[in-house]
Amino acid sequence: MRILIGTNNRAKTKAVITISTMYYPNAEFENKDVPSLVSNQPMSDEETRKGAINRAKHLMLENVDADFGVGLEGGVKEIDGTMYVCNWGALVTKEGKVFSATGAGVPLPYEIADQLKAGAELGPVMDVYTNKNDIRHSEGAIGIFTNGLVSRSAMFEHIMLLLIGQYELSKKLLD
Ligand SMILES: O=P(O)(O)OP(=O)(O)OP(=O)(O)OC[C@H]1O[C@@H](n2cnc3c(O)ncnc32)[C@H](O)[C@@H]1O
Ligand SMILES: [Mg+2]
Repeated sequence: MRILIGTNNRAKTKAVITISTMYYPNAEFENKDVPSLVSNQPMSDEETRKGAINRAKHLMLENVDADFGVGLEGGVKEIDGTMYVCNWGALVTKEGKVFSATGAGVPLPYEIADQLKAGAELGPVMDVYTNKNDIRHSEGAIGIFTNGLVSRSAMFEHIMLLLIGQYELSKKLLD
């Protein structure tokens, strides 16, 4: 099993490797920095989902000797005046099948939402807010606003389960 990962982000990579090796113990992984073709800070479910799918598709365009490619994308969306982080994942197989899944979201404080609406990116805004570096590679905003209960990688692990589950079901249905 050979799996491509469409990012160099450590929280995302950890999630892909942790869940994939549970099901495919001998899996080999390769990270590739692929374009999401959406804004650096996606502002809706639609845009965030598209970023995840674009990343995964791009991986499989360039490399056909992998079983599948995974794209994970973080964004935000506003519902009834509250801004939530939103998260999406996509798995594209070597045959070109596309699976997608959405993950957990939590509300962001208004002071952070206002900065994003003014054009800032969540990653750097969170670093200033927490006075830490590169939060997006570790606990992420979701970890900070859940008091450490759900880290960014744990959230993406759940998305990976949703993706691999759909992928395995599709293989079973073909048998
Ligand atoms: O290298 P890539 O894969 O692009 O990883 P990223 O951390 O930039 O992640 P995304 O592009 O998927 O996320 C879009 C933006 O939102 C930020 N972001 C999303 N979720 C976050 C989180 O939980 N904590 C901190 N920043 C987050 C992220 O840093 C970007 O500025
Ligand atoms: Mg990014």
